[in-house]
Amino acid sequence: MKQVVIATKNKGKAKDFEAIFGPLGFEVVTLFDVAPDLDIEETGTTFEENAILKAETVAKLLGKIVIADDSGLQIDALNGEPGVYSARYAGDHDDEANMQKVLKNLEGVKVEERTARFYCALAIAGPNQVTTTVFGTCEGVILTEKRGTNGFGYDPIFFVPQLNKAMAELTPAEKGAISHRGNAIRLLADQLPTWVSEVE
Ligand SMILES: O=c1[nH]c(=O)c2ncn([C@@H]3O[C@H](COP(=O)(O)OP(=O)(O)OP(=O)(O)O)[C@@H](O)[C@H]3O)c2[nH]1
Ligand SMILES: [Mg+2]
Repeated sequence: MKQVVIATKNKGKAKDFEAIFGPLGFEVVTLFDVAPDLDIEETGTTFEENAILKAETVAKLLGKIVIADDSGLQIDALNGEPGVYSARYAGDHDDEANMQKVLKNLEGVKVEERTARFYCALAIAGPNQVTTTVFGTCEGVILTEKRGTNGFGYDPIFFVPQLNKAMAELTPAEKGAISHRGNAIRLLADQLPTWVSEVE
């Protein structure tokens, strides 16, 4: 099976990638498999910058084609926060603290003003390739309390109107069909066979 390296240490993201790349015939490999001690400081100010930084760092290190994902939640009533700082909004990768901070900051905000979107930038980089980026979004509404136990991050407080469910109430396949990450991966997947064959 062809492998695709994802420069991530987020197990929730890795599952999202597996749900989409698996059926396309690719095995997903993460930093836990190829560079467990590597910590990349995300110094970019945009999702795109951070995705490129992560993909190019790992592509250079491994001499392989690598995909990186930088993503987050943009809440309109909070001027786009937590944005690129989504993973470390209240505590570093503390999903519960991050959600509680969002809920607190939105206290008293009416449902029609709780609009938000997930944004995902994917970068694909290789030792001899020009790095390419693609983007995906998913529109939703921030709930007043958590619903569902699937997914990761802010999924329990992100309501998806088109499915009338919270993101955390969706199966991995259902999430992949409508999510920011799924939408971006599908754009990338169109190009992936060419990229993969270049290194084989
Ligand atoms: O509910 C969610 N469902 C999603 O589908 C989703 N996608 C992103 N996020 C949030 O945005 C951060 C990304 O930050 P991020 O791109 O730096 O990733 P990360 O630090 O978690 O892992 P890595 O890939 O950098 O190793 C994550 O931690 C989450 O808080 C999501 N939340
Ligand atoms: Mg990160």
